[in-house]
Amino acid sequence: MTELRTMILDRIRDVPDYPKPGVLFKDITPLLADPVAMAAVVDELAGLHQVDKIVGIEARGFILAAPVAYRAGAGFVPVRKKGKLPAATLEESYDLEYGSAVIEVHRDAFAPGDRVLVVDDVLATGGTAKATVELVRRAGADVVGIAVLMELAFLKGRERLQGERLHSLVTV
Ligand SMILES: O=P(O)(O)OC[C@H]1O[C@H](OP(=O)(O)OP(=O)(O)O)[C@H](O)[C@@H]1O
Ligand SMILES: Nc1ncnc2[nH]cnc12
Repeated sequence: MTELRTMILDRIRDVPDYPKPGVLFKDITPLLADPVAMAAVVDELAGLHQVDKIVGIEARGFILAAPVAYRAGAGFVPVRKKGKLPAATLEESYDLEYGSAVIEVHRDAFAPGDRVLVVDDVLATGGTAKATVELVRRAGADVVGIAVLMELAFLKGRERLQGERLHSLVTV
């Protein structure tokens, strides 16, 4: 196991039955609280692709995506839950491991053909990531990859993202 992988796994806490019975929640707050581990994660994600924009998915995705954008010298674009963005938006509905939601992006968030990396903390069923990719493409950008800290392989999110370049720093 690589040093980065060990560092990440040692700092993710399993919380059973949150937010619903039967869900094993992967809590990243111990990782966020460790500056050395966070710097290693951000550096790794920032080095994956040369892009114009990093897209972060509300809310935990923001925590990773914003420093990745800074480190990569790219712009940051928020994909937010419905009703939070002030100007004209595009929206997508989706299901995730423990519910459903609607996400939005500003219609003018990208220049045509902007190269984009989508960043999030966890890939579970892939519903959130898939909806985000659709949204970003509808807004006129070119999604060159999806990067997550942790992939929950048993939920088969990767299968829903066939054809995309998916990077996960750890898979469990
Ligand atoms: O692969 P999926 O099954 O779609 O699940 C993954 C998504 O679920 C979590 O977000 P959540 O909607 O719980 O929002 P939060 O970041 O505000 O906690 C997580 O941060 C991912 O975005
Ligand atoms: N099991 C899980 N832990 C943390 N975040 C998640 N998002 C979707 N499923 C999750």
